[in-house]
Amino acid sequence: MSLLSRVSAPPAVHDLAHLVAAVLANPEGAAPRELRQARRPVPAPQPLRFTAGPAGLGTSAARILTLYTAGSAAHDGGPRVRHLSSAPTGPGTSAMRSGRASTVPELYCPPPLRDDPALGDEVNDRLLEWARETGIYAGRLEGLGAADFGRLIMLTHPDSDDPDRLLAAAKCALAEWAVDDHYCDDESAGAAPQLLGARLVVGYAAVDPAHPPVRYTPDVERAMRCDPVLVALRSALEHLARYASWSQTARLRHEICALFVAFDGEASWRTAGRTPPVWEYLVARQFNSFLPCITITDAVGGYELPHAEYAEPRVRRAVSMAATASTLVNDLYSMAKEDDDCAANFNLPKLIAVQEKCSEREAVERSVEIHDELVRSFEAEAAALSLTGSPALRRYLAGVWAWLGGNREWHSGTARYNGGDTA
Ligand SMILES: CC(C)=CCC/C(C)=C(\C)COP(=O)(O)OP(=O)(O)O
Repeated sequence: MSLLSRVSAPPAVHDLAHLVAAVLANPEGAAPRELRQARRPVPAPQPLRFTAGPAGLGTSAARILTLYTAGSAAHDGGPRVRHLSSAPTGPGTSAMRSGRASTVPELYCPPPLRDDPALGDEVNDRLLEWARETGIYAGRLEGLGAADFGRLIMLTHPDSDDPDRLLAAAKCALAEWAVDDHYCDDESAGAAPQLLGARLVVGYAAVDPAHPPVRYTPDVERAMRCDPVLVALRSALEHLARYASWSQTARLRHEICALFVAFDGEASWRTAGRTPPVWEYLVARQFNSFLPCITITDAVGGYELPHAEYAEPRVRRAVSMAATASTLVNDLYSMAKEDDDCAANFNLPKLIAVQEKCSEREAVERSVEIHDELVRSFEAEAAALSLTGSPALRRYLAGVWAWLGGNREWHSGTARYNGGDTA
């Protein structure tokens, strides 16, 4: 029995969801029929909404995209072409309408592929216990539980229903979040911009162990054990190592390194009292993003995307765009929370409102357009790459797509951004 067929949650109904489900359920198999049929000549390709479509393979990718989203590809011997201008419909595609995130308009994003609350609860309970042991979020564990990061991981990794694998991913995500909260954003949790650079260097050594001369090893070890954030980072990577190859671990380390560089960049905006232009913010948000979570989707799913394919520039481009988009979802849903936080916070709508001199509402709508463009670009590139890549790449890209859907679903409901008193 496939993993997906054991999931009790109702199936997602986005046009692409059944393709993603097919890829995840049969990772070694040939490309789904719709994808193979997409190789046929296209009767009447429709223009995309983008002013600038994906480069290089862009045109054909755009055509493949229209086919890929067609849902019922086989009719009259040829695939049906459909405009992509309307937002997806079905469960999970409408904006959350309660709590503080109620102002987020509809986003172009798939629905979650699975929603298994019992599995999410199990991961969340075990995650909370681990947080208690490490000491992160001390005094805030109730709020941490309410934020329900276990649910985030259950929603974003539908190709694994193994609670321990999901827990490993959840620990990594929460440890990364703890760096952001305890070191960067939340002064009441210890964040101090002037200390950040030094803390991140040592923090990186918790991820990629330092090997000092022997006489200094005890000092390093002591430091690693007395800061809960370092304990959490180290412990999370250790747990993931049960499932990740060295190559997958190296990949994660790289993404965490880039995350920390971008954390530093944000701190420099704060300390210099500088507001970054939108383009610079978007560059930073590609790295200060959920990429470290997304990158391990194969390790969590129990397969491995070879490094050569992960590093291929078109794959990198596609995955990076997905990562930025997923993080813009965070910007949109966390606006109210960031207003409440102690440290100055940056997010796309606020920057657009100031720099493009428009209302906050208009800025939110422009941010949604940017998000949607990134998701559509990912969708187009992923469809094209799925035709030519290995089964592992196809599954990986489907995993990234699924990650986007789970991520939006979690953001729309978590107490962290919806009026709860949370970590
Ligand atoms: C899970 C992970 C990689 C976290 C590190 C980066 C991070 C916290 C985000 C991308 C979320 O953005 P932000 O810093 O705005 O976080 P909050 O909105 O304060 O939760």
